Amino acid sequence: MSETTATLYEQLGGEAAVNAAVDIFYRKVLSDHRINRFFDNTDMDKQAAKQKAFLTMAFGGPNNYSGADMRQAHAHLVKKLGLDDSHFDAVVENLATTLQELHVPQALIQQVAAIAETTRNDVLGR
Ligand code: HEM
Repeated sequence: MSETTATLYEQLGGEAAVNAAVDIFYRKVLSDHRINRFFDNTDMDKQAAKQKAFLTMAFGGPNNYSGADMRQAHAHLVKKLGLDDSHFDAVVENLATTLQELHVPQALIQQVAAIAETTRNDVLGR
């Protein structure tokens, strides 16, 4: 193996880290009254793949990020439920807290938050 620098996704622990974070993260989101109404019509049991896609993306992993898909996936939430910056901030906060509980170093958490930021305008449809 060559000594290349590990990607953020790898530094966080790769797929195992994503799996560990999925349950904690979504439990937090669903119990957060600032944002849980957005998930009222979402079948969370069927969400595993989407949750993994979310976190792999946030971790800078191998998923192909598509701004168009993020825009499309959240458009109805913006239009019908008024999804805005405050809700986006709450999701990022829950993500950071999840990673803190998993003892991820603060410097890596900041990198994750920065990647999440890159999706903000697409998620919020602007
Ligand atoms: C870091 C920013 C975000 C990322 C990376 C992200 C990622 C995703 C992904 C990958 C999907 C699945 C798309 C699909 O395959 O259909 C999704 C759907 C969804 N997201 Fe997000 N999201 C973000 C922010 C938010 C925020 C701020 C909210 C609301 C507070 C939200 C609520 C939802 C809901 C309700 C769905 C639809 C679930 C369903 O199909 O019922 N997301 N998101």
